[in-house]
Amino acid sequence: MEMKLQSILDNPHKRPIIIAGPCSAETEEQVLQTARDLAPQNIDLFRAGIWKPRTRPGSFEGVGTPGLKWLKKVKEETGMKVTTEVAKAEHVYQAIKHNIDVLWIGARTTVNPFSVQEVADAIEGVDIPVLIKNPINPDLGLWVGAIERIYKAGVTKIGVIHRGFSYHGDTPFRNVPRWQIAIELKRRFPDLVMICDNSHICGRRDTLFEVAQQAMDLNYDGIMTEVHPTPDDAWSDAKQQITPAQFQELVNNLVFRDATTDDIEFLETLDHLRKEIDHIDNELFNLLGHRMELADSIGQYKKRNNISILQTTRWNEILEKTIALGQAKGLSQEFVTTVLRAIHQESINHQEAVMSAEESKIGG
Ligand SMILES: C=C(O[C@@H]1C=C(C(=O)O)C=C[C@H]1O)C(=O)O
Repeated sequence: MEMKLQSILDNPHKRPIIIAGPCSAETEEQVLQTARDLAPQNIDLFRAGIWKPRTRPGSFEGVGTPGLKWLKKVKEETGMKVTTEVAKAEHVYQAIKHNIDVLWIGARTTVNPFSVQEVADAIEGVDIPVLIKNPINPDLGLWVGAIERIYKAGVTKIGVIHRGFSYHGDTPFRNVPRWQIAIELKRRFPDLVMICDNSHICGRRDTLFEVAQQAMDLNYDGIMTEVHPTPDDAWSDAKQQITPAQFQELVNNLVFRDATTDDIEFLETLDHLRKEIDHIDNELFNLLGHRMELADSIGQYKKRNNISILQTTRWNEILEKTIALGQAKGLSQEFVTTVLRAIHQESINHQEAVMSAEESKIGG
């Protein structure tokens, strides 16, 4: 679907876009205190969750509609624009009624097309900017689908928030970033404003800067970070929230990079290095093609001798020696195994094709 998108801010050239505020609005005092501390930091949008989707019942589920009045006060007192999460039609009506400037759709809503459609229908006819978080599962289609549903409701000021993806297993992240999914979205929709929610990716304070910097290095348009006057006392997501002073330090230390430049010397050097990369890619794939020809021959030979394709001893041997080789070349074990697994699978597919081709010949 072709989309003509506009900037979510009045100043389309403003980068980075800084969104900060508490995970949840808890009390009027807490909201106003955070806002007063953040206002001098020139942030673009003040965030606070009013309705909180929680994993299990019994946790704090947000103060609800009364909290919208506090956000209105934030606007009146500080002049900052405000944003909150909406998940249902009623949330949209209330948020618009209370002059919320920007809406965001949360990860647990993006996964459900029924909910996204309900929100889209409620927004229809109102030109309010909408930020769409990635779905909790790594499904780019759902993310794109949510963007399209909101766009079809007539909203042109759309941005996305990358907050990472659920993962069952050991990881230093609360939600693993899987940067490639966001990069693919950006490739398909280059005009889409992309914000990194480092708080939900990290789930802890000590890595917030690192992830925010990585997003800047990947040319994201901005960050969304949870800020609380006394993070340890927060009613939700206490572990990942930081104080306004810590947030200021984080932003001050971030290095913002330009998407590109017209500096001739830079472009020439880049072009030269890229030619070398092109050459290497060429060689790599020529070699891989040749490797698959050998796999085809092995497949034929195995077929004639009725030997199975998978040979775990050999596969293990390749893994071990290549991981060691990779290590010596500064390549991470994760990278080497990912590449090797893909090569191994392609080799198996080639041998499968060889074997089934021979089989059909016999059958015919
Ligand atoms: C090519 C073979 O078949 C499979 C593919 C391998 C590979 O591509 O390196 C290794 C072991 C087998 O699981 C083989 O047995 O050598």
